[in-house]
Amino acid sequence: MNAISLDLVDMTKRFGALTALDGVCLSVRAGSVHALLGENGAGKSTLVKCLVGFYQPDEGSILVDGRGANIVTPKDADALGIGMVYQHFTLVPSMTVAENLVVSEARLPGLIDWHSTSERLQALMKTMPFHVPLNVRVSQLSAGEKQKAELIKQLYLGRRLLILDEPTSVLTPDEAKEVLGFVRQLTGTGELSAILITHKFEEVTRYADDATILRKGRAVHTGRVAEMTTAEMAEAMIGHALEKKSVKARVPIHSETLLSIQGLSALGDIGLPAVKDVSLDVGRCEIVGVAGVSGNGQKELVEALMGQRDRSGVVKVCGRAFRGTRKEIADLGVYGLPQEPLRNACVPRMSLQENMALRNFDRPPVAVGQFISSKAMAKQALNFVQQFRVKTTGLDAEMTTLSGGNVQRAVLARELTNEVQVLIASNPTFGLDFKACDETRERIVNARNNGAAVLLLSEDLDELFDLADRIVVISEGRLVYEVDVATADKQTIGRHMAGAA
Ligand SMILES: Nc1ncnc2c1ncn2[C@@H]1O[C@H](COP(=O)(O)OP(=O)(O)OP(=O)(O)O)[C@@H](O)[C@H]1O
Repeated sequence: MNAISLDLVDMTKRFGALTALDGVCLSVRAGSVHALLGENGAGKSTLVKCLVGFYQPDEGSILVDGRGANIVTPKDADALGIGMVYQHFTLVPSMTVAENLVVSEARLPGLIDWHSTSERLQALMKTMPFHVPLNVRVSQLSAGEKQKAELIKQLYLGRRLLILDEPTSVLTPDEAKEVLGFVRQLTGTGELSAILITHKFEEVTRYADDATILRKGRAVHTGRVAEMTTAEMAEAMIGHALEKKSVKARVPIHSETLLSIQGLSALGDIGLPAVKDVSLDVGRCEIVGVAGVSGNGQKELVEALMGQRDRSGVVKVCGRAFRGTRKEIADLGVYGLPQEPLRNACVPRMSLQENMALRNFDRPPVAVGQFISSKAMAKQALNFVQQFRVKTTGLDAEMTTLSGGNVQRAVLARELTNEVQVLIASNPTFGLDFKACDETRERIVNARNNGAAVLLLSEDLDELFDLADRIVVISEGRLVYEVDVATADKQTIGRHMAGAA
């Protein structure tokens, strides 16, 4: 068996006064998929970063196949056959898949024999259940292909235990099935062991053998997935019984158009058309969902709308031209929840409270004359932190030290607390735990009910069906289909998403 077993014994990791991992024990059986669950900030990333030599635990030990292992740097993890597939891509975009695979090797020969390397890679590809073109630049691959290439890279490197950190967040449901199904197949044949970090219970029940649930840095529950219900998992995550969800009634859609987009076009990063003649109106108290496979112009559409990308066409908010200047955003009440909020909505090296003031640092009460009132800024941040349950070591904590889900909450707090006329949300629940997902969805519906026009871009069709009043499909930069949610069906939308209708 190539797969290895792994035991973490009493692992503790502190960041200053915060104990991110508190005496965690975890056993991954050789040839199994072990799910790691926990609320945002529970310690999942910290745990796996200790495993791949990115962090050094303060206490505890790691056993590989029953023997003590000293993982001090990522190279040590590499030598033991431990690798990781991240939520976001790590391949070099300007190189081909084949080049990426070859340069990922720890030891490269002085001269690469491309003929024999290419044969070796072709042979490896034949063992894969899916196809990824080896000689195409990574930048030209779809999100699904990129994630498959990441997985192939790890297998090429001969991994014996693979950590998958929310690997399906950017994949369509079918791609997610392909990727996780393949991992399951490899563990089943004893080729690989896997640790799967996910917020999706369905992935746990479908693909994992065992699960460990972390809460506030402690392993509070562990066992066979077959012997747990999803309600038990959820309750272990939050530490108390689940409350019954009540579905908010929707106020009727208003005939007044708040967001009007006419003939919007924009180029992508490599200078080719990415948004093509998009026209769409969103009314007051309406959520229009934009469905699409990632990489079909969604990112460029949002950037063009918010004035962050050159564009042609006309965008109006409340009947007034909107180019995305700071003044227009404030005057017209346009807010955004972008994807990858740490990168796209924050200044990572600034503190949490400063990031929370990015919208209003130049207006009272945060601004007092020419100056920023640190007291008012702290008061605002404290209010946001309490209301949106942002977990942080303090208001002064650098944004980069917050867990992914808590960055998301912080941005939500900043963007959704003011009077919103137009909300542009891009995969707003990406990376959030189930409770935070529910809260975020409720806040979006509340913004709608309070009079906002919401443009919701999501790769999660279930989310669109739950929230949207109307769905449009974007494919290759064009809106190719539109349907009222009441009469929509997922197969038809899926066909349009795939460009096959
Ligand atoms: N480098 C760091 N410095 C200070 N605190 C940190 C650092 N990295 C993580 N933390 C803190 O440790 C705690 C655990 O964070 P971690 O990223 O492990 O959570 P997580 O379970 O992966 O969350 P998510 O689901 O949101 O990704 C959080 O409170 C986080 O703010």
